[in-house]
Amino acid sequence: MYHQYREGYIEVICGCMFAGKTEELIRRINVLSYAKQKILVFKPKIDDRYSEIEIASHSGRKVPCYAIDDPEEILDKVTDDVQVVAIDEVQFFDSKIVDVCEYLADKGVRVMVAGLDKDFRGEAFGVMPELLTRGEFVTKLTAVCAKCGSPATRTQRLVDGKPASFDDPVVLVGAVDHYEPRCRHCHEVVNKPIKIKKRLKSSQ
Ligand SMILES: Nc1ncnc2c1ncn2[C@@H]1O[C@H](COP(=O)(O)OP(=O)(O)O)[C@@H](O)[C@H]1O
Ligand SMILES: Cc1cn([C@H]2C[C@H](O)[C@@H](COP(=O)(O)O)O2)c(=O)[nH]c1=O
Ligand SMILES: [Zn+2]
Repeated sequence: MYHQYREGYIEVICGCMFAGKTEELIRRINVLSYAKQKILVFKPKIDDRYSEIEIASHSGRKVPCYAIDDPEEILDKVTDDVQVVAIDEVQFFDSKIVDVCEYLADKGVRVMVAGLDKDFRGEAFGVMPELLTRGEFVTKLTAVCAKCGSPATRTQRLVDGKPASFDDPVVLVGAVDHYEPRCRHCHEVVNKPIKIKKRLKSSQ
């Protein structure tokens, strides 16, 4: 027999660029605002592409937010009446964001985060593996591959129209100026180390 429904959990929305992560976050925020839930929205200050004071999708949808540097600033803003915390571009925060999300979820807040699971090299992006492990609910979205039209799961970085190199810095804020979504087969990374070489038939 259950006695009480327990509030508080972490939802993670992930995928490549242009997959609709921000649109999905905004959709969830809007639905909850009809339910008169008290929601606070955050993003890292570094994301100043479309707006400094809103989370913004590539299609132009926007919601006001606090732009912060340090994840602990979230705790300063979340008062006892806040039921939902939404965080966009969560991949840019340092590891403190994991403790902040866990703390809030433990105390009954619904925490919704959206971020890139992979960087332009196809490697795990910063804190995302930790958040994906700890989150109760995970939504993985895809875009449309800009080359072949298949579901896109990766983000292609282009420098002067050419694929970026594995050794380039991971963080480069941008949109269509530097990036396009691609599928596994069309995704290109210059100098990407090959981790497993196919075994020769004779050695099997
Ligand atoms: N190749 C593409 N595949 C899917 N959506 C695209 C593509 N290029 C542009 N878009 C636009 O991007 C929107 C998703 O934007 P957004 O929610 O900001 O994505 P994300 O946060 O995952 O980068 C789509 O609704 C569409 O209008
Ligand atoms: C792949 C990749 C992306 N970025 C940056 C580029 C954008 O500013 C954001 C992702 O925004 P979106 O809402 O998911 O479209 O991240 C980066 O810095 N490094 C990368 O490898
Ligand atoms: Zn493709």
